[in-house]
Amino acid sequence: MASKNDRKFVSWRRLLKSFKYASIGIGHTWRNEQNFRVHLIVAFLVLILSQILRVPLLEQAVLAIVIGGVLALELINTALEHTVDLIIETYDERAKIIKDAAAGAVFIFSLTAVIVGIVILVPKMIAFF
Ligand SMILES: Nc1ncnc2c1ncn2[C@@H]1O[C@H](COP(=O)(O)OP(=O)(O)OP(=O)(O)O)[C@@H](O)[C@H]1O
Repeated sequence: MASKNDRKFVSWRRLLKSFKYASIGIGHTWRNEQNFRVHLIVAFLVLILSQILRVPLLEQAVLAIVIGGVLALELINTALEHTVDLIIETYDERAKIIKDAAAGAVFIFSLTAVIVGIVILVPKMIAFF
């Protein structure tokens, strides 16, 4: 097997493989994590609403950043949950702290995303109706 140093600087095959594995991870999380499904559906609706309300591009970019942040954090949270479950199957206070802290990170960023969404969308919804 070639060492990492012998590898090509950019390999399209490796790049495609990494996209494939990332999409498998996203698909697994979609099938198994209800919160991820809820976040993704809400994100989709927010992006449609921002088109209907003709939200300026820069504000759409801000929405996209917070939405992407929530989804990425949800994936990291899932990875951490599985890592903990792989290491320990019994009840452990440290496992609880790790899982609860990771869930807390998702919660804080989700709350931030909701506030950003309200600040950007609500005035435009009021003006629209
Ligand atoms: N091994 C453990 N030891 C101690 N507490 C745990 C352990 N596993 C889970 N917990 C507690 O249970 C909570 C839920 O953990 P779980 O792994 O079921 O994650 P979840 O995402 O909230 O649930 P789900 O996977 O059903 O969506 C954790 O936040 C933690 O407080």
